[in-house]
Amino acid sequence: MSLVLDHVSYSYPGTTQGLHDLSLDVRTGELVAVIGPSGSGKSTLLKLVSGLETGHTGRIALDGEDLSRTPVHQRHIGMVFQSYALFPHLNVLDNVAYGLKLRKVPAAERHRRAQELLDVVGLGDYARRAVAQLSGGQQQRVALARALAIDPRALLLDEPLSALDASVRGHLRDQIRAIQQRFNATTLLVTHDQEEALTMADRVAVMQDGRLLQIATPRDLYEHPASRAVAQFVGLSTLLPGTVSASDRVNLGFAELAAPTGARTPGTAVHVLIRPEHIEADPPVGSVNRLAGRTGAQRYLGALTRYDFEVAGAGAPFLAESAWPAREAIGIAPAHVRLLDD
Ligand SMILES: Nc1ncnc2c1ncn2[C@@H]1O[C@H](COP(=O)(O)OP(=O)(O)OP(=O)(O)O)[C@@H](O)[C@H]1O
Repeated sequence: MSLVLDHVSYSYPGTTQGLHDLSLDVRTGELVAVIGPSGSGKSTLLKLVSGLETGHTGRIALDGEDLSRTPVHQRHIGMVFQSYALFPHLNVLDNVAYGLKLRKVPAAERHRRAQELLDVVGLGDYARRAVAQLSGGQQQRVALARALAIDPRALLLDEPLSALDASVRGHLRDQIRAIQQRFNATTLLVTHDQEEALTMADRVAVMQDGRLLQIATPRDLYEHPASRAVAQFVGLSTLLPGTVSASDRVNLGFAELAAPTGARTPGTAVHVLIRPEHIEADPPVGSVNRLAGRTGAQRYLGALTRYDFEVAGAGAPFLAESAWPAREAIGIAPAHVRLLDD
């Protein structure tokens, strides 16, 4: 089942807030994570796909079928929210079987199916428990089993892990991803945790102000952000204004760096993006893109130290990561100096 949004716009009544001309496709079995600052429209996107919010322009279609006129319960979409939203008066098995009951599946059949899904999420022995007796992580697995029980055409996950402890989150992240792949479920995952997005998704969509800024594989997004906004939102970086001074040269005012300038002509205003792990500590004197200065604030992270490196005239420090902080200079290989057009 592929999910396609084609030029979808939506405004909350009496406001200009919502989604603006958003086009996005999620291929069969693909997991697309949606990230973006608070208020960028991530939840609105899910609400429109699920049918909880209606009245958009443009087209939302599942396997070619326009959903505009299909009410929520007929869309056949599985949903998992941040708050577990399980029914407290039903036991675990009946929670999972709930959607099947609504669809008039006979009791024996729906309980068999619910038990099967509880086995999949590793809670086969908890079928008769009350949901209040489960941990947060277990409740979220029940919610996932419930969403999958209806054999959904698509799966919508809205911050499914954000209420959980970091230790549970990491494990559940892997488990959800494995189950999603096993079911070949076409999935939209909304999260504000970029690590979650990068580790779980086939592709990541970055939103801002109700618009889609970029959609790309995690690696492409991190290594080739299309704009400054995306670069700032995904991962850590140093971003500096500069001007192309010659072919494969960029002038930062306080220094000139060798960098792939592509087809840009001299005089083009750009921003230079450098990721912390691409900054080398104390390269040999005379090496390309060597900048002398001093290390400022340091944060010890165990395997790595993240540190600020101050270069005279730079305005802001370079953010670097390496086993040891630089003593007197940093270096950046030209290929790791990325230019972003202003
Ligand atoms: N019911 C509503 N009525 C009016 N405006 C709304 C309503 N719900 C959301 N908005 C506005 O629409 C915009 C998008 O909100 P949305 O909840 O989709 O953002 P989000 O990216 O999910 O944010 P967060 O990460 O904080 O959950 C925001 O400006 C928000 O204030």
